[in-house]
Amino acid sequence: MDSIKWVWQYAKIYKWRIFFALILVIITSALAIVFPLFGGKLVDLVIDQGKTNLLVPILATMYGVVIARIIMRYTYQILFEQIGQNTLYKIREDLYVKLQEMDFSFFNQTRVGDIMARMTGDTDAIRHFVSWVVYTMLENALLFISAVIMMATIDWRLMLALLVVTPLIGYLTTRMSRQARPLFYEIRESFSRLNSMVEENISGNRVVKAFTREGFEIEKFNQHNDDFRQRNIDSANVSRKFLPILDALAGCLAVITLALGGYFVISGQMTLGDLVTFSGVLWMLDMPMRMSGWLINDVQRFIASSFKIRDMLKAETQIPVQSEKSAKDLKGYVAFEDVSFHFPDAPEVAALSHISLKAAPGQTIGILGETGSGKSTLVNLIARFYDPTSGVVKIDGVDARKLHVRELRDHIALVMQDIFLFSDTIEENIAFGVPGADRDEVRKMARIADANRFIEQMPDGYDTIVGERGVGLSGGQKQRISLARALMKDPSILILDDTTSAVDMETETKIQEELDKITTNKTTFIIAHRVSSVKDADEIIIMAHGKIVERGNHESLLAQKGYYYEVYNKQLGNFDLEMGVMDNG
Ligand SMILES: Nc1ncnc2c1ncn2[C@@H]1O[C@H](COP(=O)(O)OP(=O)(O)OP(=O)(O)O)[C@@H](O)[C@H]1O
Repeated sequence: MDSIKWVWQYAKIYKWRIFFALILVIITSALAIVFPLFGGKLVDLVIDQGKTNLLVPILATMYGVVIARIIMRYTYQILFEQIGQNTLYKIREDLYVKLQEMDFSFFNQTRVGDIMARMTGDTDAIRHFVSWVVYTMLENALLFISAVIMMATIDWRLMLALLVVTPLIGYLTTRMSRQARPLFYEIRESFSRLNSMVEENISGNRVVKAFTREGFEIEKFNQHNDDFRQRNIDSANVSRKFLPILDALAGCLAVITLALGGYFVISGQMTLGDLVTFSGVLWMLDMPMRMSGWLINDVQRFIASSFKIRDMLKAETQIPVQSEKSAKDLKGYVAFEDVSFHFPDAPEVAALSHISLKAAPGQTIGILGETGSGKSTLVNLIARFYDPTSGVVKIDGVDARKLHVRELRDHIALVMQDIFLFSDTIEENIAFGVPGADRDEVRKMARIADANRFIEQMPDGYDTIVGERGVGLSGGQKQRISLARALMKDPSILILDDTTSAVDMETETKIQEELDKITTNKTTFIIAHRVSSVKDADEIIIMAHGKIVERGNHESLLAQKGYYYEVYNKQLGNFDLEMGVMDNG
């Protein structure tokens, strides 16, 4: 019932259309008895009693009713399809809007395949219910009732004889659908697994090729494909097992009608026309019984899908969009006050532990540390991709949790480690955060990110379409485009997470010089593995196991002779070596 109430929220704006369509269903179903009834009259009045003048009116009525039923059926089918499609459209839109609201934790814990299944298969089960199941249920119920009423008025004994068989048909169909029901769910799950596998294979096609694991992947696919086929065959076998019995029972209805009805006709208890009418309405008993099981399945599927969709629509983001304070004007002061953070799916480990840190506009904070030490997690807290488990992150002196998250993010540009480019032109990718951006501005930012040279060398320049996720570009090129995309926002807080790791040192120095010019009023965080990327920062922090283990500027850190000093010396050695090789070359 909850599911019906929920879907009604979407469908109720079409209530008059639904009402009209339902009236048409009632009339069309009721008119179904006209054909067999008039068929009977034709036999009795025209053929038996020779009233040939009635032949044309009877035939005309029968044919007229057939045409009227076709038109009305067509009309309500179209109406229900429209209502179903519009409902589907709105549900899909709500799901998509919800997806945009959800936070990193949700996406960390939810499989893409599962989200896609909800957006496609489950929403379609809702459409199917609204645009087909609803009227088919009503149609069948009315057909059955009209047939029973009509039979009862002609001969209740024959009707009762037939009604002895019909529950058996209903029982068998229900059993069949009950056996088939779990199989439907299994088919759906199997299909979802098959889809996820294909999706992963396509995304990871380079890894597959590099490791020459095509054979393994094909075998894995074949297993999923086999599983899907087998489950479909199992489902078809269930129907196949029951269909002969159901056909035999339908035949039984015909035999009872002819045998008992024939006897009544011969003994003068019934007219031949009435027998013809009886035969003509048999399908109205048989079909609803047969449909009942499948309709029950469809309703179950609708309920299951509606639960899944409602679950997602009800999912609470831990980072709500609306907050107490506006963050429209943000200067960019950042302060971490004794911040600790545990990922929801790994609550026993502290990804960040007692972090305290301050940064003001114009300052640059360099963050260094081994992989997995918590560098990315730390900057993710600034943009509120996660909120601290304890302690406070303050932006412009205000607890970030109180700030309107989208307004806050409008002032932050984050170049992530895992770069994502849309399959669109380079121009559109760079201007992504600033819709309708000026072309010159795009070029200026590309120049600062040292991306202009390679972009201009491309056949279509800024209009070059990059493949999905930026396929067709080198790692360093992607990094520079995503840096230009971040700079376009002219943010108060700029966060560069390993942004220049894939570019050569010369290019990096060039980018740094340009960045220095435009970050004078910005708070900049630079995560890096190279000392050269952070050595000019106002403060450099070294992270290990979620903690800040060293901090200071370049000189003071060297004087501490700790991790920074070691890394510096190692990298300096490499640098000297590189230079030596170049000199010799
Ligand atoms: N979604 C997550 N759920 C649970 N643990 C996570 C999640 N993301 C990261 N971690 C863990 O948190 C720790 C810090 O990760 P983080 O990405 O911040 O490291 P990092 O210092 O940026 O590493 P790198 O230099 O390799 O990018 C790691 O131990 C990592 O395994």
